[in-house]
Amino acid sequence: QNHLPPGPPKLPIIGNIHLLDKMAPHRNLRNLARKYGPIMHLQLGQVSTVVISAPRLAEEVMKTQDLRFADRPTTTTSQIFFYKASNIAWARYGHYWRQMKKICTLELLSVKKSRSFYYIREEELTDLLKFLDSSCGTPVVIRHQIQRMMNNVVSRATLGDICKDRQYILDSISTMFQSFNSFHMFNYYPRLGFMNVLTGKKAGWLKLQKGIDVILERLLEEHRRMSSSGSTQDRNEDLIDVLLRIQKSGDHDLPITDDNIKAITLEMLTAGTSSSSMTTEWVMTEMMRNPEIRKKAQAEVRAVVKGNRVTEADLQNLEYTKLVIKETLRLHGVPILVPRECREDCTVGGYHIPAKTMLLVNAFACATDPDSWEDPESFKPERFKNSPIGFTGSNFEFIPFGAGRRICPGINFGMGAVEFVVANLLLHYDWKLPEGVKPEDIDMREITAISTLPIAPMHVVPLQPQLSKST
Ligand code: HEM
Repeated sequence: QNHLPPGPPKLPIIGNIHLLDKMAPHRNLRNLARKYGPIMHLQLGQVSTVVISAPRLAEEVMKTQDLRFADRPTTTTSQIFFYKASNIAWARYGHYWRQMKKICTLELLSVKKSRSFYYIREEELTDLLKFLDSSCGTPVVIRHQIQRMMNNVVSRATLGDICKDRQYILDSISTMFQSFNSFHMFNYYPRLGFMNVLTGKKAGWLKLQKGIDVILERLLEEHRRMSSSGSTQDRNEDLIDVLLRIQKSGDHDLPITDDNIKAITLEMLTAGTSSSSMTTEWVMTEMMRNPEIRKKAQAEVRAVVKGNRVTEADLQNLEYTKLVIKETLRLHGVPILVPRECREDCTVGGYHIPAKTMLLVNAFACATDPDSWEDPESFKPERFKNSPIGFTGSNFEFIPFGAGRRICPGINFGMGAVEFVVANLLLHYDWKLPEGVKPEDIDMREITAISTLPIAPMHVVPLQPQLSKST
């Protein structure tokens, strides 16, 4: 066969853009796939796009033909914010991407390195517990506390403890995130770049980027100064120290520029924080909606942890709690993987895919595929008990970190942080919903910005365990 996959009828100029739901595109793409098939063609403005919605086809594009789909498309936002897409997630497939991914995997994200940052988690946890202790008995918006903790853990590992402008960068990143929705209209009109200018969007992005750049520039200078004065020895090496050390050594085939270092630094602060905090928030949301599951996980944590702090060794023994996190990732993980681009003409599922076609893998559709999962819409952590299905990209019905060459390099770091926060929240407090709110009242609708979040931040009441027993 030599034709494109089937898809909905296209309108002039916009093609199928009008069919994308901004709040939950993964759900409406899943609905479209039920009508047009697990491999479907959409025309998004000028961008010819193929959407994959079934595990066997996900395996074909991310394993069998992974190399052909290992590229990323060029987007306006990644060009502006990530120094001409020189971060890992948006870099084009090739030598530079491979080199930087390897450096970050070894120097920041390996199991050994993640462990060396354990002290940061401990310190940030102390702050979180202080806040929750003082709020016991009153409703709190747990989202803000989780975000704050994850932001601080990742930003301290990346920027070091010395950064005075950390909050400014984190706030700018949160504004920047709103531009990252891969369904942003202007990303689909590469040849209509002037639209960004006309609407003032581009000017806003450039201004924001300039503000971030000034601070990153200053951070590089501070790190260089400290390293030349020898004061780096008194503190733990952060990612900027590492990248500057590698830049100076000239050991790598491709020279690393200051812009490259800034792009990678910014990437760690974005990719590293949001998915971990969103996952943690969803775990808490599902546990508030399913009190029996929460009680079971809580009983496990309290039986395993002997002191009043969760240790690394404890985390290994939290079998049930890990099942709860896995099930959360199945239903609330990154729903549509970072877009890929086809590097050459090829055939998938019997259909012709021309070079430069954009590829979207609907991981949510795979994770709720009725042929792969029993009762796919229900939250049942037990389904993973004694199951060989893991999240490292070999089981295509469950790909919360992607798969193949473009798989997430932050699995250890991210999962370690999520498990640590969840276990501590269960250890230190009992939880209830505010007066009059029932578990079934929790609003499970989503908003999507790469990952998803509950549309309205949930309010929960932390309680000291002994007090809640007597009430
Ligand atoms: C629970 C936490 C996390 C989740 C659910 C998650 C999920 C993902 C997903 C789905 C992708 C896209 C993979 C693909 O396109 O096939 C990705 C890519 C990526 N993630 Fe994560 N991630 C998490 C934590 C982290 C952390 C902590 C870091 C770094 C500090 C990180 C850095 C990256 C990078 C650099 C990429 C791009 C990889 C590439 O294009 O080669 N992630 N992540």
